[in-house]
Amino acid sequence: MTMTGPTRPAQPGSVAGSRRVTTDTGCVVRISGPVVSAIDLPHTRLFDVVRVGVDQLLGEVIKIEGDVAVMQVFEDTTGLQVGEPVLATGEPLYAELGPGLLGSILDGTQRPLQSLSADGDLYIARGADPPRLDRDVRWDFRPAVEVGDRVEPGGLLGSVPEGLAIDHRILVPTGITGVVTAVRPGPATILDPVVDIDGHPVAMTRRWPLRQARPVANRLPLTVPLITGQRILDLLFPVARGGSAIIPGGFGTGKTVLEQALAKFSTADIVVYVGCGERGNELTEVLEEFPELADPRTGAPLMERTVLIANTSNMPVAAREASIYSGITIAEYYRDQGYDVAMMADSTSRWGEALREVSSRLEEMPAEDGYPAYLATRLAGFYERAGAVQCLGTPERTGSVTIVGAVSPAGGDFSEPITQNSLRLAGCFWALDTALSRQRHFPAVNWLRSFSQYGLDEWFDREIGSDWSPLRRWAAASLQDEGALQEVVSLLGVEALAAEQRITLRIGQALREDLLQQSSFDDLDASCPPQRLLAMVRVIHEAGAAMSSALQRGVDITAITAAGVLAELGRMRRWPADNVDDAATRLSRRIAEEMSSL
Ligand SMILES: Nc1ncnc2c1ncn2[C@@H]1O[C@H](COP(=O)(O)OP(=O)(O)OP(=O)(O)O)[C@@H](O)[C@H]1O
Repeated sequence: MTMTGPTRPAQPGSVAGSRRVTTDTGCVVRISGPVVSAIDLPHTRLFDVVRVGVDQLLGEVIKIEGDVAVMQVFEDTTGLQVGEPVLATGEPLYAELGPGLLGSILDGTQRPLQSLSADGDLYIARGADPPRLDRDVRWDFRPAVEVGDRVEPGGLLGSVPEGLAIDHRILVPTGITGVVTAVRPGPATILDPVVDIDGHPVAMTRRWPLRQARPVANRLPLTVPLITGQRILDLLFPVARGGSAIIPGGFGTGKTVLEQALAKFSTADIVVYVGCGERGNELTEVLEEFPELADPRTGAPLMERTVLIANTSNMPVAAREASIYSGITIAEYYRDQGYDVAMMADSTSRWGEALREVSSRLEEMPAEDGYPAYLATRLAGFYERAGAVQCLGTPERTGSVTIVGAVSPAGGDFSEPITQNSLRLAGCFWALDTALSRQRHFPAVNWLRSFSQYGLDEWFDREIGSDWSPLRRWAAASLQDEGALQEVVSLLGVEALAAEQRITLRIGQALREDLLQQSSFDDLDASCPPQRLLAMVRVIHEAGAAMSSALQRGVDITAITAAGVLAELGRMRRWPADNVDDAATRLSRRIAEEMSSL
């Protein structure tokens, strides 16, 4: 076996980065909330993990100044005293990856959260260091290699069924190339060796440093959409598989509801949901609701394709900082197996606030709004881990990680640093609007301020219907025109408009109310497949054409816009799923007939 990494992995299947055993035991000299300083740690490097105090709280070195190591502690430091010991581990913060991740509920540093109290708080004992993955479960290993096969990093060794719908693929660890010398099919725990490569045992679990992106063969262009099931997003502002989107919105505008709708209904194979600094009760809703829901595509329980990372507002702030790296590392791990993964982060503002708090305790020079000067670099480091890729190794496969980050700017002010910096990085901007949410127009995505940079028309025209892109452009232009006309109406009244403009106004109303509005709490309408969406747009478009031709025949505009049949547009969302095209044809015909009878 040839090792291309710097040193041999110390544990079967472990990967990436050298492991040093240090015997350093330092001593706490200063405590400032989650930031602790210690001396006597001469061999410690930046980002090494430490265990702090007699309770062995988990921490990470974030600054070294002379002989003082400064660390952020991921647990509550209440009661910690100067003089307590600090144990250096000589390792960075790792994610433990392997079968058993799906369906799990983890804290920001990937510790499984066991209990959920009645008031919605999630607890884990201080200093607890439970195994990240269950060591007792036996998984049915099905080999994909035989003795004598030559294997390279990322190559498929075999798989285990994880839940009903996911085949968890076990890949050759990074840094290992060689010939298979033993294969052990059948039940195995994650630590049992399942394959030997050049005589060295390889188990199913892998370790990977959280803050380091996992390697890929190639990055691919983003040409396939992640269908969200939300009409406004799929039609007007689609996100690509492997792309990124941000959802900025003021208090109560619907960020969490939208993130959760995407987690439930988007066409991702795997969802990693990071609840970062949000209220405990919001996460409790997720924890209670997800296990009850079925995946709309496979029928299997939704939790079986979901990993939840919970770091609520009452949990230590530094763990919040780590939580999005835990999330993205797990997302990349499933991407490497050839899956399309969606990662939701709610909210990145709370993550930024954690950075700000730690930075201020480090007494760093504050930049804009008190955030550290490296805020933009950190955000970029996160969003850059989104992508569609050709995975390493054989057989050839592609995978993707799509990131959707909620942003909660104070007072809904989009000019603040987190929104502005995220805006530069994300390909989609789904701006939530306080005025729309006050009118109970949900999702409260503002169609005039939002955008998508992904060119996905070709895919929609090919896969859904060749009239998709012309109709999308027509709908966007109609909404824009209606917005401008609304301003005239608010000043001069509807009578000031020409008859043709009043048709534009009525069509704009249909687009807003009958198409873009979509309640997440309506079982029939919470998710809308693109075929139904296209049929709905077609009908509204044809209604506009029928109204214009009635006007040309000399029919009075008031009679046209007041035609009773137009109320039927509001019932399109209730069309039976198996009969959408027939329902659309019938409604278009009825509208045309009623318009010609005027
Ligand atoms: N798509 C939707 N369909 C129906 N109702 C919605 C939708 N989105 C939001 N709402 C309503 O708005 C309320 C607030 O939504 P949500 O909690 O997601 O807001 P938020 O932006 O995450 O709030 P916060 O700033 O407090 O985190 C919900 O409880 C719900 O009543």
